[in-house]
Amino acid sequence: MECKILDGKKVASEVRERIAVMVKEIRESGKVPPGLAVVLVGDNPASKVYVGQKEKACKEVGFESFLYHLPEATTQEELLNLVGQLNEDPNVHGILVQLPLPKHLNETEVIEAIRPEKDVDGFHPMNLGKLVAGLPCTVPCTPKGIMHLLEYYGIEIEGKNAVVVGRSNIVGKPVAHLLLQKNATVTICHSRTRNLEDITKEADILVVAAGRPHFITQHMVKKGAVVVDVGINRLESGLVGDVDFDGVRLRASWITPVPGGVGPMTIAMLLENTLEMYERFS
Ligand SMILES: Nc1nc2c(c(=O)[nH]1)N[C@@H](CN(C=O)c1ccc(C(=O)N[C@@H](CCC(=O)O)C(=O)O)cc1)CN2
Repeated sequence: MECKILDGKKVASEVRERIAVMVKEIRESGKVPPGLAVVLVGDNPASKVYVGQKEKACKEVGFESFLYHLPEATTQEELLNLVGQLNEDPNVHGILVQLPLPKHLNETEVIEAIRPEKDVDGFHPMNLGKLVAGLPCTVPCTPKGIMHLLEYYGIEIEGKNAVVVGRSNIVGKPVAHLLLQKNATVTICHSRTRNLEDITKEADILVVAAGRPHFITQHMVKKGAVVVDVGINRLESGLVGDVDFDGVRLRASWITPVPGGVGPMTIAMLLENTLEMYERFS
């Protein structure tokens, strides 16, 4: 059986085109366009790449984008003051603080300071709580992008064994709940999981967000599985995922590439969330 590609680049570009059309209509009607504020603290090279991608994507679809690049030595108080200002700014419909923050800053406190109606990442406990409860909320971009990709390619979820490797608040936990809402039987694995391979081999849908290059190899995957690789690891040889793509594609029925899989969907869902918040709350 030939393994097919879940092409995030293609699907993301379709989402972006659709959003651009909607923003054009908003602008033509004379209304204030959707605005996204992105806060970057310090000079983490990967974060700079992602923030650059976000700015470019905003421009392409016609959003206003407000970039705040603060020095590494920014204090908690300074950062909270900025978030407070953005909360009050009527031209800002979504606020995003790029993660990870430098070690001296308290990430949880910063996320909690963002008004839930502007929490475009869906990381505020109010939004995460609503997600778990199955209530309308802002869904974190990467998990939302994964679900969008599965739906786009007609992957059946109901009744399937879904295994999520990784338990972060950004990806692992939310995607597990979204899969559960679609009636999958969900297992979350993490760094203390024993006999990981025995569990991953039972997965019809395997989502990997482990943060370890080529962590999932061919013998850990069930024949015919759908494999979603959330990892982005920068090695000297280039960008690789958490899944050994060349080996795993010999067993899987569908697989996301890295780059060009989940990453572009994250940016597309950020645009979608910004537009949704603009429509719901402005
Ligand atoms: N506030 C947030 N911080 C972080 C998030 C997030 O959703 N919100 N997620 C990740 C990083 N991230 C977005 O910020 C992100 C990661 C990867 C990509 C992407 O398009 N990757 C490309 C490769 C790009 C490259 O590195 O050269 C791909 O996979 O094709 C976009 C966004 C952590 N922080």
